[in-house]
Amino acid sequence: MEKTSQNILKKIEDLKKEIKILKEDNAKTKRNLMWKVRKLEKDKLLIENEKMRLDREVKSLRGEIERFRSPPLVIATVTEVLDEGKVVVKSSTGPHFVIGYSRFLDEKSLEPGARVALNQQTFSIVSVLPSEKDPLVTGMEVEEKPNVSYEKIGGLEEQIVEIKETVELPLKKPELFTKIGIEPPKGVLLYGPPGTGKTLLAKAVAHETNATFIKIVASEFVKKYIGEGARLVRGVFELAKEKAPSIIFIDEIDAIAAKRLKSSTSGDREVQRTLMQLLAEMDGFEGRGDVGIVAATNRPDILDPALLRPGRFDRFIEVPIPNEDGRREILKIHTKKMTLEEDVDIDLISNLSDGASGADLKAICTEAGMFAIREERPIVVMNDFLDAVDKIIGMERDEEIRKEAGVMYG
Ligand SMILES: Nc1ncnc2c1ncn2[C@@H]1O[C@H](COP(=O)(O)OP(=O)(O)OP(=O)(O)O)[C@@H](O)[C@H]1O
Repeated sequence: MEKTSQNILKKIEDLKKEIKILKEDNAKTKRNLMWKVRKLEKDKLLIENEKMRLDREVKSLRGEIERFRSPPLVIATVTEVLDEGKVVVKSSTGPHFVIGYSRFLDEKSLEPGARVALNQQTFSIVSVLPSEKDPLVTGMEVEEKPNVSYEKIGGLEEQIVEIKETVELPLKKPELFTKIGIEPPKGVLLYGPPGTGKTLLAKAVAHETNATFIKIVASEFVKKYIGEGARLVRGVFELAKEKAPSIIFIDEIDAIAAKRLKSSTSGDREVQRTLMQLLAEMDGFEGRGDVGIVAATNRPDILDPALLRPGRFDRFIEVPIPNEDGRREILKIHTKKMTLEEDVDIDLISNLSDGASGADLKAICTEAGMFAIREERPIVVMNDFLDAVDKIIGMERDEEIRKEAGVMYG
């Protein structure tokens, strides 16, 4: 009898153990399933986002096809505005017409002198065109006192000291140079890989000196305005004097200032003329006073030595890829306004993002924020940053591989 009850008790014990194991297994499976569900939900969100992006692309491509299908329009100039929705225009092909215009057009913009586009068949006005500005205006970025202070630049303390001395001081205290009797540096060349803060440095000087920031991208300059380069360079310097104090920032200067090659095509000659004009402007320029010239390149090795002679770009400041401390500073700047979970470890992120430029680090912060938004979280967690580092650094790596492949096969 006693034995039977002992047996029963043992069985109960065994059953209890089995139930415990099953419960644990169950909890584990539940956790795994929950994790899988979360992952699937995340994938679903990503796919939905991708679908939205593709829908947008399809829409814009459809618009593009429509544009290609529509017949060309005739350009005309309004010469007189009549009553009842009619205007007199002189078409670019010669004759004058009295025509109507769509009621969707802004009547105020239809004043004498306005440039309009006419439908070729009905001759009605389809749209009012922007006024025919000097291409000079469209080729430049002009910003009165840009909103970038030195505090928004991370890891470039030495470069800031140098640029203060070489560009800021002559603008702020030209009398110092006159008193001592020396010429202040005329042009400063910032060199280093893309996205390391060269533009930021030039903008910060403009901010600090209340100057107008005039940026031109030399490569676009020669691409867009063939035959116009020299005239545009003159225009840039004129504008800079007009708007003084000002900083002229010439990005990608290597596009117009690469070492001269023997063979010369008409394109090369055009680039040459642009460079000659730039040199002439710099030579005839009173360095003292109110216009600072800063140029940037990531190919200092191919620059024409004529550009680097004293009195031209004779100060060089290297703007390198940030080291770990620099990366930490830059990350601090770009996460300053973000809502971060306590677990976000800036030291670890800077440690993991070896080789990243300032622009990459900014992209990592933005991407981390996007991960949080996609998951509808109001706060950014460490995992978001880890995913962002993977994505951005991964993209960089792919880009490098693509470039290498390009070099090998192209
Ligand atoms: N040192 C830095 N500190 C803070 N932000 C930086 C830094 N470097 C780059 N960034 C971020 O990256 C963006 C791009 O940098 P910037 O345009 O100054 O690079 P760049 O060196 O002029 O590049 P490029 O050679 O491609 O013109 C900046 O707007 C800024 O947000």
